[in-house]
Amino acid sequence: MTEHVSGRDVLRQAKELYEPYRNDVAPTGQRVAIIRFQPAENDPPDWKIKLEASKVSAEQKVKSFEHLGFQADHVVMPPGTTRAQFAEVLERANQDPQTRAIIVQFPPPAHLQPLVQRMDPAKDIDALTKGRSPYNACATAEGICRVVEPFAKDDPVIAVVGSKGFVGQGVVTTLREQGHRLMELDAGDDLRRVRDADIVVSVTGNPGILGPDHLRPHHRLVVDSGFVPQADGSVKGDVQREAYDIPQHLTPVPGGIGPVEMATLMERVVRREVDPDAPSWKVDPRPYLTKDQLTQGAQGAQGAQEPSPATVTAAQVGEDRQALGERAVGGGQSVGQQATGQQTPGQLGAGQQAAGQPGAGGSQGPGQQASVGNPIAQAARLRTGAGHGGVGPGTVNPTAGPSAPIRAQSPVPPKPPTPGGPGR
Ligand SMILES: Nc1nc(=O)c2c([nH]1)NC[C@@H]1CN(c3ccc(C(=O)N[C@@H](CCC(=O)O)C(=O)O)cc3)C=[N+]21
Repeated sequence: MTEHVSGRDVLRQAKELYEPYRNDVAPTGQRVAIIRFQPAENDPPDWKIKLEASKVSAEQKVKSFEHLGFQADHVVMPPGTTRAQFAEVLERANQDPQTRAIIVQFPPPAHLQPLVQRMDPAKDIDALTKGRSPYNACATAEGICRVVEPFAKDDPVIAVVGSKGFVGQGVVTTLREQGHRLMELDAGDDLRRVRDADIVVSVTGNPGILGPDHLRPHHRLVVDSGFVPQADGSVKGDVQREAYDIPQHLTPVPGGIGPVEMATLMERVVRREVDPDAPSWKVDPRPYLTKDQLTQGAQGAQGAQEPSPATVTAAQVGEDRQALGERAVGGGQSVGQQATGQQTPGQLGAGQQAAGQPGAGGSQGPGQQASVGNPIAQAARLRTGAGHGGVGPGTVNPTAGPSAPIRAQSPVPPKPPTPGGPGR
């Protein structure tokens, strides 16, 4: 079973952790400014969609800061806002001593974008002023890296899809600082390369750019940071629904990284304004299997396992997954291409030849799975079978340290602790 890493649980945890600070904050009248832009009636649909995401997220931020006792100034700039008008709003927020933090929701209209750099860097809690904010990365990037961290104790390869984007850069910088091995992918790259990674972080905002062609059961964690509102009121992430059951863990959209970002912003503001030692929210991962362990499992080492009802269920899930893995879809989209199903043949050559073959790094193609029984079911059994007395999926535990990665045959050698902790 794919475990969903619940961002909602993270946010709930953060709200509990920081609730006590509200009594200190509220009487001070401190404020946070959240500035966003409204589209014009006749703006292109994709621009409107981006500003809709920006609106949803601004509203979440308002709620989060108000929960902490701050007054949230939600400033909505109408279509046709001039440079002078935007500059004035920023300047007022910069000058007001009660306004402790400022967030400009992205994307601003192109002609206003340079002005964002006029924000007082000391109030820049989302790292929008390049290199001058007190933070090295935006709150989304920090949140992502802190979700990744407990899954990355054994030096896994982490693919970052959309590595050159605003959030992607923050993720790359942070994970590199922590000494992780990275695979950076962006527009024009063959995204099937993610099959050779252990963890996949996708931050493109291209709905459905990753599908059954890219994701594999050995992926212990897939982080989906896409958030694209649809006309029917639903939301799409970077990962196709058809691939949701393939990896071992996944952050869903909605309910994943969005709420994690809110938890991160709350923590930043509380630490800055109230208590530098305020506790951190944490994710406590369920067990997972490494690529090697999956391969070993596939070679029949599980014969001794007692069948149990749970095993049967796991095997059935595994078979579903296998079927998904075998679906012949014309994937292999590169970042930057819209997920319309169109492809540029030149960008796909190598990837398409490799399709269905085990990757050089040991990733399993469907053919290999079929030839050795059902390793995915084995994997599911290993991860979820008897002996795992932990709490339910996606549970977060503020006090638990990093949990032992697995309880399979060969323990994962622990990675030396990285200094400084995640994301800061
Ligand atoms: N300077 C800046 N920083 C951002 O972080 C930023 C931005 N600009 N511009 C827009 C995008 C989009 N974004 C979201 C954050 C949270 C949710 C979120 O909380 N979503 C909930 C759903 C909330 C609902 O549906 O009401 C969820 O995923 O479960 C969504 C989208 C941040 N962005």
